[in-house]
Order: sequence, then C-alpha cells, then structure tokens
Amino acid sequence: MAVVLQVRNLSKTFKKEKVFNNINLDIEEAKIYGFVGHNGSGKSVFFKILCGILLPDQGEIKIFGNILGKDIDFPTEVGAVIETPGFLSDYSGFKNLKYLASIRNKISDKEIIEAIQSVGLDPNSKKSVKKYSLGMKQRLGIAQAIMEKPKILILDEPMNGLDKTGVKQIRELLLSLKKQGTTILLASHISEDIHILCDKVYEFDNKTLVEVNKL
Ligand SMILES: Nc1ncnc2c1ncn2[C@@H]1O[C@H](COP(=O)(O)OP(=O)(O)OP(=O)(O)O)[C@@H](O)[C@H]1O
Repeated sequence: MAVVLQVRNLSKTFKKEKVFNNINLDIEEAKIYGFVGHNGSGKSVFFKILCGILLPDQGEIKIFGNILGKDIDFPTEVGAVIETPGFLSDYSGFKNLKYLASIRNKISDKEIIEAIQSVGLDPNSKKSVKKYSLGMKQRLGIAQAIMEKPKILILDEPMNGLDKTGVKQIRELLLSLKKQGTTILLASHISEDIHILCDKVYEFDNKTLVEVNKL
C-alpha cells in the first residue's frame, strides 16, 4: 500500500507545555485511522498541524511527497472538519458551500449538491445556516470537507451533535469513501465509531503516539 502521509519526529509545545514529542507515523492509502486519547492529549493540535493551521516546533510532514511548510503551505488534497465549522450565517447551506467552492473553482453545482445529499441534508433548502441545529451544521461541515473529493480526509469528532440516523449515515459515507480510495484520519471519543470504522488505532498518551489494539 502506498504511504500518502509521513510524519517524522514531530513535536509541539505551547509556551512551557509540551503537547507531544517526537511523533512518527506512516499513513497508507485507503485506510481509516482512528486517533484516541483523553481530553487535551493533543488530537486536535496534531490535526491542525497536518492541515497547516498550526506550525510544529520540530519535525517534518510529507503529504504525497510534498513537505508541508517547504514545498507547500497548505495541503491541497486534504479535506478537514476540525472543531465546529464556521459558516456565513445568513446564507443557505448550498450558498455557503458554493462560496467556499469558488475559492478553488474545481467543482460545479452538481458536486456540491451531491455532497449535501450524501450527508442527509436537502440541497434545495432555503433555510439560512443561523437556523441550523448543531447536528445540521456538523453535517454541512462534513459536506464541505468531502465536496472536492480530497484524497485525505481529516475529521475531528465528526459525529458531534449527530442523531442516530446521522451517525449511521456518516459511518456509511466514510466506509464508502474508503472503498473509493480516500484515506481517513478520525479523532473520536466514541469507541463504537473507532471499532466499526478504523483499520488502525493510535493513542495520544504521555506526549507520545502509540498504536493500540482496536477497542
Ligand atoms: N492555541 C493554543 N494555545 C495554547 N495551548 C493550546 C492551544 N491549542 C491547544 N492547546 C493545548 O494543547 C493541549 C492539547 O489540546 P488538543 O485540543 O489537541 O486536545 P484534544 O486531544 O483534541 O482534546 P479533546 O479530546 O478535548 O478534543 C491542551 O493542553 C490544550 O490546552
């Protein structure tokens, strides 16, 4: 299997607090990786570094052969949901995604509509995002992350706020994306999601990252 993302000797400190030290990891194509660990163990910080939102103190990240921060500032083949997604609150879900899609101008309305449908929202709804529930916003965030069909998907607690049907829909969506070749990195406190979805599981513990058996 091809390695699509390599992490070498990655460390991050905030002021005097060391979040993690010397992390090494190889991520292979078309697998789902689970990341677990107690609150504050470093999952979101790690994901933010992978997305180019935070800089590490030390170490190297290679995505499809490109070194982050040297060859590229932001990974282009990566879609992400990290924390509660922010949207333009007066616009509908479709208009929000259309606006975001216009930044790269890679996809048409058809792909936006398909992405919205695949997370169980109505692409024709005129409801503004300010009237969305937490779960609806989370679904829209996932739609945004997948709409340009990224090769790597980074999802921090993607089931946040989702009801039973939503959880089932998103699980099915992630498994189907994996079948199509997408590599997925998923942080979750829900052991059932980790168990059902993940091929490999890593735990942030004591400032390191260790592979663990599936829960
Ligand atoms: N911008 C920041 N400035 C200073 N410290 C930060 C910052 N972001 C995160 N931290 C600290 O880094 C540590 C790791 O935080 P992180 O958000 O990665 O945890 P997490 O594993 O995602 O937790 P949770 O399970 O609660 O989502 C915490 O101690 C947090 O306080």
